[in-house]
Amino acid sequence: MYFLQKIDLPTSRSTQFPFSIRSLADLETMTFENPVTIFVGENGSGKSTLLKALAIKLNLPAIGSSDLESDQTLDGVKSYGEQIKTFWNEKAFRGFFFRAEDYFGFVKRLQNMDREMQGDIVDFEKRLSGTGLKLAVGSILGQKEALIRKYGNLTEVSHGEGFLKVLEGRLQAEGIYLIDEPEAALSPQRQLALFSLIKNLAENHGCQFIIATHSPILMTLPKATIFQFGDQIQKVSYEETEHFTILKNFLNNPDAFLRHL
Ligand SMILES: Nc1ncnc2c1ncn2[C@@H]1O[C@H](COP(=O)(O)OP(=O)(O)OP(=O)(O)O)[C@@H](O)[C@H]1O
Repeated sequence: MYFLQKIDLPTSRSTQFPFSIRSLADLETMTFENPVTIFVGENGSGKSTLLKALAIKLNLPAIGSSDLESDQTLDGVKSYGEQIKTFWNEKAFRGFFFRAEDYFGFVKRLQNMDREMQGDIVDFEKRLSGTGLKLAVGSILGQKEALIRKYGNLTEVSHGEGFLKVLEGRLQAEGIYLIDEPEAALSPQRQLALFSLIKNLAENHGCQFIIATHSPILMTLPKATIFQFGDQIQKVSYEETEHFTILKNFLNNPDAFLRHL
């Protein structure tokens, strides 16, 4: 099962952002034919802008230090996003929007939650005693334990280790997930681990993913629809993406490239 089938996008004669982006200026509609959709393209070609606009329209929770409503980095795309029209096969009730740069905000958010829970324990110890105290403290310790079980201790792992742990902890069946450049923190081996996680959730657990990426590994996700952002947005195979051809040709003969750089 996949949920979001099609979006109609706002059009305008304006040349102001986001209509200043060539790939979005004439984009009227986009159809999602597979559980996995990949956005690829040169830096600045509009991938993140469309993903952000969609996250606003779908009102997805953001994984990071702030929610979408209070995230000032989304201000420029808010009105564009709100005007998107969505067409659902079946409406998804679960999902999130996650950008590579949101990871540290999420760790901070967990640390704040932990501090608050610690504060609650101190408060309970002042005000309660006996069974009441035991129950209240037990409930807080249970919540702390659940977070540790889900994510481990994110202050004691590397960026890439923690990033994958957060995704493993948060991705659930039958959700729609918008993810921006997840490879930024990940080694090729962990990109393969993420590949396998996404493949399993898309094929067996009814999830839909829309992912902006520069990772040739993630572009090869089976049956993914790849939209290449350029002057227009074109549907391509992974072998046709610049990322794939440049990397392949470079690795086949680095010396030939180095002579021209
Ligand atoms: N709030 C904004 N106001 C004006 N221009 C913006 C704003 N946000 C992004 N842009 C511009 O829009 C263009 C597309 O940016 P976007 O972040 O969507 O690119 P991208 O394809 O995701 O690039 P990358 O691969 O580097 O992440 C860029 O030229 C950028 O400078």
